[in-house]
Amino acid sequence: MKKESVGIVETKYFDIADTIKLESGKTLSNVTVAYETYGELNKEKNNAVLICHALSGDAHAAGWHKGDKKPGWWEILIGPGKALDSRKYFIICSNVLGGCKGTTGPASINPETGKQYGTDFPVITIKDMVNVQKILVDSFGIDKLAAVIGGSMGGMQVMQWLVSYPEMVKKAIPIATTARSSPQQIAFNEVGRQSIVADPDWAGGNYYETGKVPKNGLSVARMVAHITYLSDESMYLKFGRDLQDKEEVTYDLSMDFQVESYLHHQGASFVKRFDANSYLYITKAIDLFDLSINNSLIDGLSPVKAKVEVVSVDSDWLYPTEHSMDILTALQANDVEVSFSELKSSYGHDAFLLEKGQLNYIVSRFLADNVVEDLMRTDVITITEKAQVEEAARLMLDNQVTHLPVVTDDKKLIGIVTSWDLSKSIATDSKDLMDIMTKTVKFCKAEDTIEEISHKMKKFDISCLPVVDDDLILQGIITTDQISHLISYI
Ligand SMILES: CC(=O)SCCNC(=O)CCNC(=O)[C@H](O)C(C)(C)COP(=O)(O)OP(=O)(O)OC[C@H]1O[C@@H](n2cnc3c(N)ncnc32)[C@H](O)[C@@H]1OP(=O)(O)O
Ligand SMILES: N[C@@H](CCO)C(=O)O
Repeated sequence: MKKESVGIVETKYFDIADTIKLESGKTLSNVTVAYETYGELNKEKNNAVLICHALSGDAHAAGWHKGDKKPGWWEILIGPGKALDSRKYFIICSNVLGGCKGTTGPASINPETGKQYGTDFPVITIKDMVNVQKILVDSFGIDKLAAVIGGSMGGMQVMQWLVSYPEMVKKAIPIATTARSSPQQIAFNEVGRQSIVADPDWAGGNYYETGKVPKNGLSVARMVAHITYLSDESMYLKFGRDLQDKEEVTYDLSMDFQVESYLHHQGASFVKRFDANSYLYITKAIDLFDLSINNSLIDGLSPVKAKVEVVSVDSDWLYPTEHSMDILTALQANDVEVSFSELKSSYGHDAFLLEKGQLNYIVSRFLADNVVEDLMRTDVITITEKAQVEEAARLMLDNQVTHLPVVTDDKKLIGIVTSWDLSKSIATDSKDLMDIMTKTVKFCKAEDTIEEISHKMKKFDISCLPVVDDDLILQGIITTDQISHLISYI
């Protein structure tokens, strides 16, 4: 299938009427959220996917703004034929609270003073960012998101969604992230912040009035951070020890190596597109992020209800795989349906923005919903509760089945009898089916996903589930054999 773009898109703006209470106890009013959407929200409002961006991202995740040379930052994953298929999903991405790409942040006007906030902006947290996203999601009338996905700080928001609004998330994909920022991550952020505040042009955060911006400080902050987004191997592959614009080293303090030039370029481009104060506030939010309770991630993640796919990158040394493993094991301890994939990449942390093939494979496979209806058998051999054990045995033998749903005359499910129950009947010398059948029968619905019922079957150690409608009328039957057959084909 041809993979296409969502085409020309526009950023939209949503004004929040109510004052927002922040985690710190402070409040913010007149909050605006910049967001983009791709695809259509369906009638049931159950096809929405929320994308959460990383530190320097924005609402423009896919498609093209008129006149731009580059598409949105996750173009590789979003659009017709891609894992986040805009023909199937209604995709929402908003700029985070504290950002500088249209959502209220330190460069916005403080309604109390009529001037830009600067450092009067309150400290915000990942939880505050998610609370603002929730207001936006609510405004569409969406009760439950089909999925929430994001990398790095975007992954932190995904984790926060799982904890803050467990009933609102069906599936979640946190990528290259953590459930609590590590000392090393905090350390790199602090170097960046110190670089900004040490720049005289930062002017205590009130540079908006001076006409100057702390270019040097912000640029160095980005250079340091950018090193952490790459891997040693990717730097070797990109630059080796190659010289920049010279044949030989010149034995002076000027720039020699390509990697230096590259970092200068990354710093200089960043200054053109990002606000230094936003950088301070957002990195602070990242540092404060910790979902553990009394140092227990198991306790912290106990509210999680969604199905989760945790993704890491093997060459990411900023958010290494161990952090994803911590999330995985804590979710497993809480009996959450969770799986894990590791991207094989030399890119380092930024692989979540670049590894097109692996990401599309992992995300599309995880989001695919094979439902029971696609797989169930409808030619079910049943028996009524009035029958004798002997009749059940004969039916099983003749039809080579090991499970017989027990139904009333109008096909209402009232129990199940298995070949195991038949052996019991010999041991207990029972003749009536009623005496040996399981009356508290586990069942499923035609619209349940294969993932959901596989989990249920594993949990209760059963190999067959009758499929019923809302009135418990038998529709079909599904067995682990049918499921393993399906899996061998995908
Ligand atoms: C959710 C989010 O995270 S959104 C934010 C994502 N975007 C960013 O982080 C923007 C910063 N950029 C990046 O992080 C990376 O460029 C990525 C991850 C987006 C893309 O990575 P890659 O495709 O591998 O690009 P790469 O890292 O090689 O950078 C290419 C840039 O470096 C420049 N460059 C390469 N070599 C040199 C050099 N020797 N000297 C100067 N500049 C150089 C290229 O000209 C190019 O410039 P441009 O981006 O202005 O066109
Ligand atoms: N390149 C990403 C890395 C942070 O995760 C960004 O700038 O947002």
